[in-house]
Amino acid sequence: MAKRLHDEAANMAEGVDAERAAKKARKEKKAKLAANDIEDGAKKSKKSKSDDVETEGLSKEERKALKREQKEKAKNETTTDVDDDAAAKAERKALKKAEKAAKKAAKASQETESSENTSEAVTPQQTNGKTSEVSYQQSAELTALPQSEIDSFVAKHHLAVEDPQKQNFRPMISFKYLDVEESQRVPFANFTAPTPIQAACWPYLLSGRDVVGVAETGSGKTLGFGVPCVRYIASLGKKERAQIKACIVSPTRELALQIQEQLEKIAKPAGLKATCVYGGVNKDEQRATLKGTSIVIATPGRLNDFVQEGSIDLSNVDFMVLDEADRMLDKGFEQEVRRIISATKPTGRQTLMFTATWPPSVRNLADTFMDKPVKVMIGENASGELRANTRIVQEVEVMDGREKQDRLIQVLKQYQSGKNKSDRILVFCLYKKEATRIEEFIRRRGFSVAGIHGDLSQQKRQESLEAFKKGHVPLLVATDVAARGLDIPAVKLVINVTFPLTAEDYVHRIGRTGRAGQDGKAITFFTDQEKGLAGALINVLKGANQPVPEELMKFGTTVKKKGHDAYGAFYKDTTDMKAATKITFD
Ligand SMILES: Nc1ncnc2c1ncn2[C@@H]1O[C@H](COP(=O)(O)OP(=O)(O)OP(=O)(O)O)[C@@H](O)[C@H]1O
Repeated sequence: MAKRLHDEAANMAEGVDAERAAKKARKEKKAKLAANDIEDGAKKSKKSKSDDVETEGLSKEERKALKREQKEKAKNETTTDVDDDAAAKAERKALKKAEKAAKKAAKASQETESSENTSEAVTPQQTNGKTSEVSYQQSAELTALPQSEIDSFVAKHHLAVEDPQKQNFRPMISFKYLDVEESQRVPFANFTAPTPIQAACWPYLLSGRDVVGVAETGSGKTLGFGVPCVRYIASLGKKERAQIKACIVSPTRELALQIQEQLEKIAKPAGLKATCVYGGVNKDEQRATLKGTSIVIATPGRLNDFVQEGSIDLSNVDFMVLDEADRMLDKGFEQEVRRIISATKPTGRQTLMFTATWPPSVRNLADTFMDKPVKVMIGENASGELRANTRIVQEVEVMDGREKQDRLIQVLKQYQSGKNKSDRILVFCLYKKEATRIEEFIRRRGFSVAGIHGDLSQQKRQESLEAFKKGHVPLLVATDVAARGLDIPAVKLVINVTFPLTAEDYVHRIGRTGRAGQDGKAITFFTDQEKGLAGALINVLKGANQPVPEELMKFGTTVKKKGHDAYGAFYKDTTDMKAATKITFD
């Protein structure tokens, strides 16, 4: 304890010293800049005197007085500018110094405290034994904000944090509280503030904690895990950075490529290589891209192939992300994911799971891969009820299956006419053959259309997606390979020709519109073939304040919850659950 007090006193003294030094520097800089600018100002005043003021005919005394007056004026003008500029600069410098001192002080006190087993703040080294020098210290400026400001952010965005360690970090409500290299801020240039999920997760992720992050579709989850990932690896030594330190797993190839594209924007300037590994393309070529990579983004099958043949070594991975986590833990992927995770470090690994839908059936399984995870939920569903993005207008049309095609053409004509001719529309089908048929049908009716599904070659899939993204083809017919994660900002409308197999997939499909704070629309054809899912759909509609058609209610309101072999299933009726309020996306 005595040591702790001594250290605290020393650290405080260090803080005071830093402030003094900053003050001195501020004074000196101000004086220097002022002097320079006075000189410039005097020169300017001389010039302006000869240019603007007529001095002929004045007495010697009058000329002297004028000269004095002008010199004084010039001095005042220039010092005001310099004062502002220099003061701002010096203030920034002092703030940085004070923050540095505070950080140092906190780190020292943390070390002392942890040796006494009373630590409150946790660093990655302490939680996970990771080798990074990075630790998270809430910025002094963020700490100084009034509690009311934090409370109103939490209330406005319906932010719920469940932390067994009760670290109580404040959400990073502005980018200025994020301590990363300037080069890692590139993607923020067009954003005003971190999204709620970013604001809430970053402090925990930067401090090395395992996190489950649940937030609506299109709410910036990729950078939510991407920024801490890159910041962590960038902090490592050269030798370590040449190993695979981070592994991000995604359910589809296109999503894996998209994540790579997003991460490269921050990884490349930090000198880090992010490589994408996915099926359907030549293995040799892909293998060749792995050299020197520190971040692997992958689909599970190809990743396991490479791990098994020894081309990829995951034993150094200490940053493991499951994007679309509920899908990755679903029966289809569970075994593959188990193999991947068991090839990473058994201890000292930071595990992250991000998704927009978090069904109870996967929650227990998720916990088995994580160590005291912090659960961050954004939206008015702290319990993790299935919720759609509330900015999407959802319309459900109950019909006979034979009416679908005609109705589809009507809708397309309505939404792709006049000034909306090139609006992008995504049409979802359930089966690959159905997607092929619908694509051909639409084309025959004169629309420009592309397709994406599992029967097409990877090259064709990528071509279709690119053409749609760039707007060369305004219509894309897809199966659920395009349901999750794909970020195509200009999708105006999603049409579900056939309802998906689960209500979660429905939420993800319609989430391809209304992204990053935009509005969106979804039209869903519903037939009695899918009546088993009516209850779940009704809940999603109600939860997002959307109208529920009478004909849909007729199918009944029983909800069959998804089950998991090991973790069970249960049934529940639709509730008159509280409708969601709109989440603001600054
Ligand atoms: N702070 C921010 N402010 C504004 N836009 C942002 C911000 N962060 C990310 N975005 C943008 O929001 C869009 C959606 O982000 P992202 O694809 O990460 O969403 P997501 O939450 O992963 O969605 P999904 O659940 O569908 O996978 C992207 O275009 C991204 O560039």
